[in-house]
Amino acid sequence: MLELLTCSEMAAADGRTIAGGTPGIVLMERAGQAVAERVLARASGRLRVAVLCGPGNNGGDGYVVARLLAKSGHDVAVHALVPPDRLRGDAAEAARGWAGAVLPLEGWTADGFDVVVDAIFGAGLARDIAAPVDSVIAAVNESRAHVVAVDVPSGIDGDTGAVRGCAVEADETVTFARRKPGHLLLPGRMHCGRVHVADIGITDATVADLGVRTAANAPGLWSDMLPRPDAAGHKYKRGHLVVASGGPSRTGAARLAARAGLRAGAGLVTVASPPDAVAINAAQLTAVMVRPVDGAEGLADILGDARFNALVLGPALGVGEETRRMVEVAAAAQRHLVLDADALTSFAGNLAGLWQMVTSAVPSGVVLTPHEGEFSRLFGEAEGVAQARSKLERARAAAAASGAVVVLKGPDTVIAAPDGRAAINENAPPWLATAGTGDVLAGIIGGLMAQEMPAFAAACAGVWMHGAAAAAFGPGLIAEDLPEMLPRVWRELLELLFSTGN
Ligand SMILES: NC(=O)C1=CN([C@@H]2O[C@H](COP(=O)(O)OP(=O)(O)OC[C@H]3O[C@@H](n4cnc5c(N)ncnc54)[C@H](O)[C@@H]3O)[C@@H](O)[C@H]2O)[C@H](O)CC1
Ligand SMILES: [K+]
Repeated sequence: MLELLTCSEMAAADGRTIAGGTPGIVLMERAGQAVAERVLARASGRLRVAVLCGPGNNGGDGYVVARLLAKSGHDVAVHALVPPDRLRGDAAEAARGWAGAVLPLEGWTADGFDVVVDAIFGAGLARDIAAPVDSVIAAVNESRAHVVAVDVPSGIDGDTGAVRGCAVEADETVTFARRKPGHLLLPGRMHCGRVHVADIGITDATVADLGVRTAANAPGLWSDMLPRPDAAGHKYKRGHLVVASGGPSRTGAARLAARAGLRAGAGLVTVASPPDAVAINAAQLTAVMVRPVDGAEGLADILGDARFNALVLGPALGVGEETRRMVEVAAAAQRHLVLDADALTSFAGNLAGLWQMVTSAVPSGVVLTPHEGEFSRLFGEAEGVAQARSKLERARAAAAASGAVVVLKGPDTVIAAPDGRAAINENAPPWLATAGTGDVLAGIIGGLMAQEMPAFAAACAGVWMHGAAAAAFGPGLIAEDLPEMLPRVWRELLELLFSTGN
């Protein structure tokens, strides 16, 4: 159930189900039933319900809801953007099932309604909301009624999560078969309230046949690829992560990443430190080792030892030629590579140069972990990125353009692989946005890759563990708290693994 369906994929799933013998009106009936059940679940006593219907099938769902709630004895008013005789197909049939009056949507006010069912626009939203719908949406949002959105809150683009002019702020959203990217991407996620996914008869096989490449990021997506602590295993079997440190005044970032890598399960972790920062690093590290490594030259020397199988380059490393050369050395050595912060900015405007590195490293896997600013500096001109309609598509285009796994960070981090797979993360609490947490994420991903977890899976798992660690700690979190929460996240994951037996 982790797959996410775009509006067009949903329509295709609809079409195949209908072609398979389930009439569209049955799908609409089931959709309306699912929404009505949500309203009834919270009903105590007779409710005054306003059902706001649009001109398409979203509105059609609304007419089914109105009929079912009226049949259950509630006081239902239907307000429609177009008169029922302007409806077509299944929506027209659903409207015929509504015996009550149909009042105009224009001029609707929320006075006295307990519940508003938003059935104005769903997957067919095609342009910005205009009058008179905009003032109706304002009235819904100002009301004290409990708002239940059908499929997608009206005004939210189901594929991108964008607000098209204005949008309903729902308390609950009932969608069908699978969630859409717009239910997870911001700001759409903030408009949905609690999202319920109703089964309306679209089978898993139908969804699988669509070849869907987008998913919600959750353990079910990658838990079978998580490194397992095995009794016979010894630390050398769990890889050796190298994290390059910045100079004497900028060593903390590397230590955050290094500690995170160790807590993520890497057998050994070494901070490759400029000679003049070794003392500082050594004074602050215990289980993490420190080695004097002088720039790209020094890195090439230590990478002669194949046991160093994964690297994190970038946190406070410094922007410029030396960092670019360190990336080049690590890529040529074909080690698992996480490029963050300064390693990304060092390639700003030189995507071709980065592509060179990545393709020479690609068998071992490269993960880039930009935040929005680093992303636009690196990928602003990349093919397909400027035209992308959503954060999901921007990350996908960047992964294709760079040949690397791209983690486009934010409250709705998107992880995209060069082969088109993508996942949207939704467990990051707002307090995760604090200095140094990006260094920790790079370390977690590096630590998982040191244990030979494939790049895309390691990036998804790392992002999820990072959010879970922050959620477990709570507000007031600072970056150094994060690695210390990972053992608890591991316990949670291992319990999940053993409970689901995979
Ligand atoms: N399997 C399923 O998911 C099912 C989904 N159902 C519902 O069908 C809608 C999609 O219906 P559709 O007719 O394609 O589009 P909408 O009802 O969302 O839009 C109606 C119509 O509105 C016009 N329009 C678009 N944008 C605007 C605008 N800004 N202002 C004015 N008018 C606009 C445009 O012509 C659209 O066609 C889906 O969300 C589900 O709720 C099925 O009922 C059950 C199965
Ligand atoms: K809606």
